[in-house]
Amino acid sequence: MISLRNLTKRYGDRTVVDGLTVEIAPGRVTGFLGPNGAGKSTTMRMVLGLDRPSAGQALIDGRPYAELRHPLRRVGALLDAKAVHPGLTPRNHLRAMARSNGIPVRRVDEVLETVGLTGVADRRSGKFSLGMGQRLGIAGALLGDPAVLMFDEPVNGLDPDGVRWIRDLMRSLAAEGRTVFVSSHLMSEMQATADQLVVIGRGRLIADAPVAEVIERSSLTAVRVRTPQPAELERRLLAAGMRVERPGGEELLVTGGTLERVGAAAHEAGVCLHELSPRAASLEEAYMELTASAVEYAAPTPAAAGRGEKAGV
Ligand SMILES: Nc1ncnc2c1ncn2[C@@H]1O[C@H](COP(=O)(O)OP(=O)(O)OP(=O)(O)O)[C@@H](O)[C@H]1O
Repeated sequence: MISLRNLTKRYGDRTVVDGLTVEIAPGRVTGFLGPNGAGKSTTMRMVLGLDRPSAGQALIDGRPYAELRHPLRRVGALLDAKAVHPGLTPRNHLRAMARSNGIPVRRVDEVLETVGLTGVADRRSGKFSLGMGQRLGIAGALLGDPAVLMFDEPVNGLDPDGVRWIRDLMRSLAAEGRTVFVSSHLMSEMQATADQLVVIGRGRLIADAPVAEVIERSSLTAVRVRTPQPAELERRLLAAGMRVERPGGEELLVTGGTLERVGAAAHEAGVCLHELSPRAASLEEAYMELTASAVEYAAPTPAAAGRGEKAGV
């Protein structure tokens, strides 16, 4: 469990993490999202004791990192995959980590196997590809068999095989009951991997909710209905407090109601339906909507125009 309590970081007069209070629970993958510069890395660094909070606390199982006796056995992290000395082989790098943290050296072979680096265990890591470097970083995070794992942009620059491998790994770590906290800018990937989302913008908490709820709450999530009596149904839906768009022909797009409510309204109105189906927003659409006002360096019109078109769908 990771607990952030009023966590705050200021650099000079800039507040880059602003009163974050969140519990990141075990047994699920929690995605950590936010526009560039939102404060994600700074937050993770404070959890790991690499940056000092200006106020508030970041706790691992109720304690600050600095108070953990064998930190690598409590929390594993991948923050910067290039943090390994290029002259070291994976085996030597991991052995040194194990020795300084009271971790049995046999774990080195186990984690090398888990991340698929056994075949290159004695090669110098300086020549490793980005994907191999990420795997080595993850091996280090897993070395102490910790209950809490944090990954900052783990799929950055990976090929589809690598992306899928990381997704499966996160899911299986969470299924083992561990706390998995992972930042990413790849929304489709987060939609496939995360159970819970913590979204921040300009250092502040914007959302802390299950992925399904974030999507459901989006105004772009709608119920699509087709009926030969669109005007009758529209009247009934509006009277029930739902919002209705009429793209044309038999079709209605309804927001502010569930499939069940729309079906019941059609039944009450005695209207025949040719289709009643969910139209879910993508996580990317829901995320863009959530963070629209928190984007620090927003691109001008094209993105905004894109959102406008989608809102009409
Ligand atoms: N040592 C520092 N001194 C001053 N400002 C800093 C320092 N470290 C980070 N910042 C600022 O804090 C803000 C948050 O940065 P951070 O790297 O935590 O954001 P992020 O959400 O991880 O962004 P990205 O998605 O681009 O990685 C940024 O505006 C950054 O410039």
